[in-house]
Amino acid sequence: MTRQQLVHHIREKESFLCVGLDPDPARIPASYGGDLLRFNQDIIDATRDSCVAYKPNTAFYEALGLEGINLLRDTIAYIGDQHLVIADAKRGDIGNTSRYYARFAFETLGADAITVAPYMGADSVQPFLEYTGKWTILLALTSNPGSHDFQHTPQEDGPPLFAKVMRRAAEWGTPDQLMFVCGATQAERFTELRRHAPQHFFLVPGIGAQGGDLEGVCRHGMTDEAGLLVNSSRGIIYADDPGSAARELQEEMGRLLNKYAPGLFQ
Ligand SMILES: O=c1ccn([C@@H]2O[C@H](COP(=O)(O)O)[C@@H](O)[C@H]2O)c(=O)[nH]1
Repeated sequence: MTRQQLVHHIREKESFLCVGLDPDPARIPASYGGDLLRFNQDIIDATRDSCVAYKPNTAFYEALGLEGINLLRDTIAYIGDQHLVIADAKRGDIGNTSRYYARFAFETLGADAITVAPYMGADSVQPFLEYTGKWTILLALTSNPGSHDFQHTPQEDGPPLFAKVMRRAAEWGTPDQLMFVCGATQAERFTELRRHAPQHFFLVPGIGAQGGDLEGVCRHGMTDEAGLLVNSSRGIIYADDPGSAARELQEEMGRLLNKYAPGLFQ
C-alpha cells in the first residue's frame, strides 16, 4: 500500500487506527475452542470498517511453531489488500541475514510492512528498504519503561540516542517507505520527534493497556496527512465488544483529525 493510498483510507474512514492482532491462547474466550484463526477473523470482521491497519505481533504466532506461522499467514491473507498489514517483528541483523528476514515478512507472509530495530546500522536496514512498495518501520522511541535505559540517554555530542537514530535513519529511506515507532506513553516528546522526521508516518503503540495519551500524541505529532497510525491491541481484542471498542476509538480519531489536521479534508 502506497502512502497516497494510506492517506486516502485515513481520510475516507476518518481513522488512523491500527488494530493489534496479538492472540494470547490463555485469554481467548472458551467458545473458540482454541481456534485462533476464527478468533482473528471475528476481530477483523468486527473492526475492518473502523481501522486502516492491522499489526500482528509475530511473537504470538512464532511461539506456536509451524501452526502459528500458518495462522499468521492465513490471518494476513484474510485481511486482504484494503488495510496496511504490519508484521511487528523488530528484526535487523547483518545484511545477509536481514535479507531473509525481509523475504519472510514480505514474500512468505505477504505483509506490507515490518518493524525493524535500527541499532545495527544502515546495512542491516537496507535489505528491507530494497522491497519496492513495502514499508520499513524503525524503532525510534518505544513505549516501554526500559526506553529510558538507552533511547533517552544524551550522547556526548548532545541529543538523546533516539534523536540521533531518527536523524540518521531519515537519510536511508524516503517518507514513502520508512516510518518510525514512537510510543504513545511518550506524548510529551512528540514535538521533538516530529522535528526529527517532519514528513514520516509514526506507528504509535501504547494507548489502552499501556495508558498512553492519544490526544497528546495528536496535538504534538499530527501532520496535514495525519502522519500517525495509532495501535491498540489488548484494548480492542479482549474488549467485551471489540467492534464497539474500535468504533469508539475511530470516533475519537475523527474528532482529533478535524481538530489537528483540518487540511486533510480540504
Ligand atoms: O514501543 C513499542 C513497540 C511495540 N509495541 C507492541 O505494540 C503492541 C501493543 O499492545 P497493547 O496491548 O495495545 O499494549 C504489542 O504488540 C507490543 O509488543 C509496543 O507496545 N511498544
